[in-house]
Amino acid sequence: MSIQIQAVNQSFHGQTILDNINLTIEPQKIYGLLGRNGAGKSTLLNIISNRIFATSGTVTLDEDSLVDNDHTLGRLYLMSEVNLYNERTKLTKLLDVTTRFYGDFDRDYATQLAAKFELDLNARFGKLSTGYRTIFKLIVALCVPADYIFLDEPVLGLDANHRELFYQELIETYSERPRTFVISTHLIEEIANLIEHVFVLDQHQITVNGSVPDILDRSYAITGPDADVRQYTTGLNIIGQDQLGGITAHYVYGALEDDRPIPDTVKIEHLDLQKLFVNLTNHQEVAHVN
Ligand SMILES: Nc1ncnc2c1ncn2[C@@H]1O[C@H](COP(=O)(O)OP(=O)(O)OP(=O)(O)O)[C@@H](O)[C@H]1O
Repeated sequence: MSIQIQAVNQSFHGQTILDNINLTIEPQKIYGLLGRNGAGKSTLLNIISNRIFATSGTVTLDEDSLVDNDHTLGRLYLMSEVNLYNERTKLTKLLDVTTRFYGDFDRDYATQLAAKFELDLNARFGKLSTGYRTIFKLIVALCVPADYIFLDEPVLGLDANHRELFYQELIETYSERPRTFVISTHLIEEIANLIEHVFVLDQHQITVNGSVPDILDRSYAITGPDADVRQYTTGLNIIGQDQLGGITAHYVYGALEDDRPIPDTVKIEHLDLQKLFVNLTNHQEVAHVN
């Protein structure tokens, strides 16, 4: 029971975008898909959802192909920036069509959500502001009976109150009807407490694939006087650094050496997900000392 992405490659006009992507997406879990601008997140989600064909590789759901397979694709839903709706159609009509298409579309919940977000369902899609277009698409995504929901930039254009409301609703609907959500977003701090597992896509490959607590457990900020920090972190996997006056912070991803004495002047803390992501994907030159 899972989505398996195996050896997926994608290139456009001879340029590699995805290079040998292998992932398992399990049922009833909330994932974060993180990557810098242009990393290939939307491309990957589009491949999984059969909106585009991978150059090579396979994507299966419970061992059945997801390529042009209505049966398996019906269990998946991708909400993305792309507008699939006719601008002149009223939202109620769009919900009718969606309900006809997905037999078990939760129309009652859609009506409740519209009220909570103060979205007038009698409006025409084309008359909605950017934020309300997103809200309408989110409502559909939360009400479709799919087992795997992919949310590509789900809070695009939403104000802080509406983002907060969306995160709350996501947690509530997930606890009532557990299903998989894969959330691709740049607002890492906002989803850090929501996601259980994270994928980082960087330089065409998946560079991090693990449970959020495990990953944060392996991520450290080591701060103190420059010479002491350098001495302590020699040989560790330093992914980034900051310097202010004589104080240096080295960011380390991976195990520390237990038997290495920690100077009294040096403080060791865990990184949060955003700080870890920024450093992992920054590719700055780190001045190693030997
Ligand atoms: N249909 C296409 N034809 C040619 N190039 C494409 C196509 N779709 C995507 N690309 C290129 O692939 C790269 C990855 O784009 P993609 O939209 O997947 O990145 P992303 O991680 O979702 O970025 P962002 O966070 O900025 O939305 C970009 O360089 C983009 O220009």
